[in-house]
Amino acid sequence: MTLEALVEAGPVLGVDGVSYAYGARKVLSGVSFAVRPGQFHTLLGLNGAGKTTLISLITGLFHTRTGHMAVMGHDIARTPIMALTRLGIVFQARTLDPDLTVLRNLAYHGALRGLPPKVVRARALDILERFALASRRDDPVRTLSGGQQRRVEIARALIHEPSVLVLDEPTAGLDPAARTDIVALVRALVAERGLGVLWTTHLFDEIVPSDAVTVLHQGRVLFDGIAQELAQAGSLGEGFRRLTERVAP
Ligand SMILES: Nc1ncnc2c1ncn2[C@@H]1O[C@H](COP(=O)(O)OP(=O)(O)OP(=O)(O)O)[C@@H](O)[C@H]1O
Repeated sequence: MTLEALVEAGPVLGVDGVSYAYGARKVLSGVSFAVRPGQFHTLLGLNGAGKTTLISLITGLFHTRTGHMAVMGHDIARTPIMALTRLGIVFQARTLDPDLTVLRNLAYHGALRGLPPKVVRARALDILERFALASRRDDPVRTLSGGQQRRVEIARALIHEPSVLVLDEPTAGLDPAARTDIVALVRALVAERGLGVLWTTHLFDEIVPSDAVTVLHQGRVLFDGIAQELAQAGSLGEGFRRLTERVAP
């Protein structure tokens, strides 16, 4: 499918009126936004805004009866397999096996996704080359730097060629150079492959003026648009503060 055809087909990820509570504690209220193909879409919010909870709902770890979520038009609650096969996920916590080699981590994940070993190997070698990790493919993951391990996790999330990639604070704990590398790598995938990306962060410098931004604050969407509209004449940080300081804690 061409990028033009994908754009016409609608969002790669749609979130519509989603609410969630831990027991009596409501943490998401009527959250809606859409991630388009070929779009770097940021979910911007402070600690505790509800970003990880929302990702747990999108990836099927948690369930809610309020609202709908769909990947490429497939409802996550009603047709989870159709939806989740088109979704790639990089969780906030590290989930690689540190004792297995880079290639084996990818192969294991490809097998879990039901892909033939030959296909997985070819794709893995291709992605590792692109991610400047080809020379480390036979090394145990624990010998890699934090930034390299993050790149392996992103490579792993792409092995089944998803239409949308969801990353939960992927640069947390990385040094500035590794952060810049990871952001650039994912932006290149968006530009070249038409991948839709949902990138959660609380860091304004990871966002460029043309990015789509959904501001999540205390479980509610306060802004859903383009970053430069949120910044207006000032910085993105100022725009964010103007928006959130109106809300009672
Ligand atoms: N298992 C849980 N039980 C009860 N409350 C929870 C649970 N997990 C998260 N919360 C609460 O839900 C709210 C949203 O948390 P969540 O982790 O989704 O936010 P976040 O935006 O991802 O924050 P962070 O950037 O710190 O990860 C917070 O007030 C948090 O304390």
